[in-house]
Amino acid sequence: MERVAVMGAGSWGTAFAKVLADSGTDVVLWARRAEVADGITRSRVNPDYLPDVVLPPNLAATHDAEEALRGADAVVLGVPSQTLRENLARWRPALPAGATLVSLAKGVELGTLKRMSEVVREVAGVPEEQVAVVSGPNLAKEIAAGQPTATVIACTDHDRAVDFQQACSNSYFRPYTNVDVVGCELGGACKNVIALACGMAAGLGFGDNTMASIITRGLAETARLGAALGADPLTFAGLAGLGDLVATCASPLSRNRSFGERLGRGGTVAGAQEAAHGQVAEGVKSCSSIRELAARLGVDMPITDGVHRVCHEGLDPRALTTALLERERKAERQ
Ligand SMILES: NC(=O)c1ccc[n+]([C@@H]2O[C@H](COP(=O)([O-])OP(=O)(O)OC[C@H]3O[C@@H](n4cnc5c(N)ncnc54)[C@H](O)[C@@H]3O)[C@@H](O)[C@H]2O)c1
Ligand SMILES: O=P(O)(O)OC[C@H](O)CO
Repeated sequence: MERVAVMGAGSWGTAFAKVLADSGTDVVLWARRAEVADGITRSRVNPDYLPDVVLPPNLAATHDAEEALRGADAVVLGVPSQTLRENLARWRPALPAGATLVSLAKGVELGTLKRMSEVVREVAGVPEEQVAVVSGPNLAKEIAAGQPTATVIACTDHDRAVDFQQACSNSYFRPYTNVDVVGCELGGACKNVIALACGMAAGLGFGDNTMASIITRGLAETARLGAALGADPLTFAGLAGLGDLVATCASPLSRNRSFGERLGRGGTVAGAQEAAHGQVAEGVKSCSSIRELAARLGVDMPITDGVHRVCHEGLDPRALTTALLERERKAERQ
C-alpha cells in the first residue's frame, strides 16, 4: 500500500496517521475543522489533540475529504462510533473502488446494535472481505510518543490484513493479523464499558483486588456475548481482548476510565462530559447498545447493565457495587 487516507484528526486518527507515516506509507489526514488541517500543515503538530508531537513530512493534512480520499489504497476511519454512519455516507461517493476500509472505532451503534464493520459494509456497500478493523491496547498518547505496543488488524480476508499490516509496521508498532473480526470488535467495544466500571471503583477508593475482579468478570461477560455472536473464544485472551481491557482499565490516560472515576467520586455525567473537553468516551453510549444486544441474545452482562444504570438512570456507583456483590451466588464458569 502506497497511500492511505485517515479520516478523522482526533487523538487516535492523528496518532495512527503518524504510525503509518513512520512505517514509510504516505498519508493524507482529513480534519473536520479547517483550522486543525491548516495548523498541521503549518506547524507539523495537531494543536488540539497531540500538541507535543511533531508529525513526519510524509503526512499531509487537509479539510477536503475528496482530496484525502483520491487514489487511496486504504481508507482509515477515525471518527467516533456513533458518528461513523453519517460521516461515511457523506464520503461514500468519493471512496476509491476496491480500497480497504479500516475502522479504528470501538463501539456498537445505538439503535441498530451493529458493530462498526457492519456499519461500514452497509453504508459503503462493500463485501466483508474489504473491511478491516484495528483493535488492541493502543492509547494514542503513548503511541504518538513512540512507545512500543502491539495491536491486531482483523479482516476476514487474510491477505488484505497482511497488506495493511505491512503498511503500519514499524520499530515501535507491531500489528498481528486475525480473521476473527467479530471477536476483535467486541473486545474493543466492551472494554470501554468495563473501564468505566473500573474508573468508578477507583473513584470510590477501591484498590487492586477490586480492579482485578472487575477486569476478570468483565472479560467473562464480554466472552459470553462473543460466544453468542460466533466469535472465537481465544480472541478474548489476545491483544484485542485482555490486552486492551487491561490497558484501558489501568491507565489514567483512558478517557473511559477517567470518566468513570469522576462518577465514582460523586460527579455527574454532565460534569464528566465537560471534563472530557469534547473527546469521546465511547463506553458511555455503547453501554446502552451492548446491554440491549445482550438482552436480545439472552446473555447476562451484569457489569455492563450496571454501568448503563449509572450513566443513564441515575444509579449511584456505590449502589452498583452492592448490587453486583449481592447477585445470586454461582459457579465461576457458569
Ligand atoms: N484515543 C485513543 O487512544 C484511541 C485508541 C484506539 C481506538 N480509539 C477509538 O478511535 C475512535 C476515535 O477516537 P479518538 O480518540 O480519535 O476521538 P477524539 O474525540 O479524540 O476525536 C474524534 C475525531 O472525530 C472527528 N469527528 C468527525 N465527526 C464528528 C462528529 N460528528 N462528532 C464528533 N467528532 C467528530 C472529530 O473532529 C475528531 O477529529 C473511537 O471509537 C475510539 O474508541 C481511540
Ligand atoms: O481513551 P479510551 O478510554 O477511549 O481508550 C483508548 C484506547 O481504546 C485504548 O486501547
